[in-house]
Amino acid sequence: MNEIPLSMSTATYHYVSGGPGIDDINVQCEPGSWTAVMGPSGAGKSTLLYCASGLLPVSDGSVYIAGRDISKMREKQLTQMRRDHIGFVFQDYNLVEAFTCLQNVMLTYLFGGPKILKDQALRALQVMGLDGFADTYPADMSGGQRQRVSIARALAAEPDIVFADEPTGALDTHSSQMVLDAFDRIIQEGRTVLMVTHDPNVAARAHRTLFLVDGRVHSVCEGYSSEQLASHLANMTNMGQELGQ
Ligand SMILES: Nc1ncnc2c1ncn2[C@@H]1O[C@H](COP(=O)(O)OP(=O)(O)OP(=O)(O)O)[C@@H](O)[C@H]1O
Repeated sequence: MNEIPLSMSTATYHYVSGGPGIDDINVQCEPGSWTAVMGPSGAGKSTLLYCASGLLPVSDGSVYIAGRDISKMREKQLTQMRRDHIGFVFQDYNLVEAFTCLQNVMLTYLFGGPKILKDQALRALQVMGLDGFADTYPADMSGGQRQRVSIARALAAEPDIVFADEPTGALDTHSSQMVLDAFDRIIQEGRTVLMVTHDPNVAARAHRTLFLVDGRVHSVCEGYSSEQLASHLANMTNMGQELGQ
């Protein structure tokens, strides 16, 4: 893929009910890049991910995925574009309780995702350390295992760009490493990751970290250690508290 996988220009979204959302976001993600998004609670991190992936329409500005302006797309085109280019890891997993793990990974096309072959799905489960869980239902799994199923589902079709909202939020250190190693392989293959995280240790594995405050990009940090990221985040959070958020 030669196009820039993701480009957001003056992208803005305000919730109808008054939530601040995001304001004037200008971000480009190159092929083979890994970007983390951090910031205080309510800073707009998930909203940024939703707008970047077309799950929410920007009210102003534009979002290009693989060189195409998704803010101008109709729902059918948008669904096609998501199937062809995007994997999304949701914060709350979004697993279908009536489906087994294998079905959850394979049947994404029922919900606008790509069609995934059984072998692909089994491989993705194996990469997430879930061999032997193909026929297990989400209800019989721990939070961390469910999260790994949702990651397997997002990675199975080898999308050009993976959006991940707190992908390691429910995971122990070992499982987190598994996920971060999988992201490492993705970027080595020239694909792209944009990930929201609260964990400076996780963000330190990315190439750069965008810090959001009050819906806007406050700073972009490259080459920061986890300690430096933690200290930067603490400053943002104090700033938010001083502003009364
Ligand atoms: N569906 C919604 N309707 C109205 N306001 C919303 C909605 N979703 C989020 N918001 C508001 O928009 C702002 C940004 O929310 P968002 O979830 O993007 O922040 P966040 O940085 O991901 O927060 P957290 O770290 O707590 O998950 C917050 O003030 C939130 O209350």
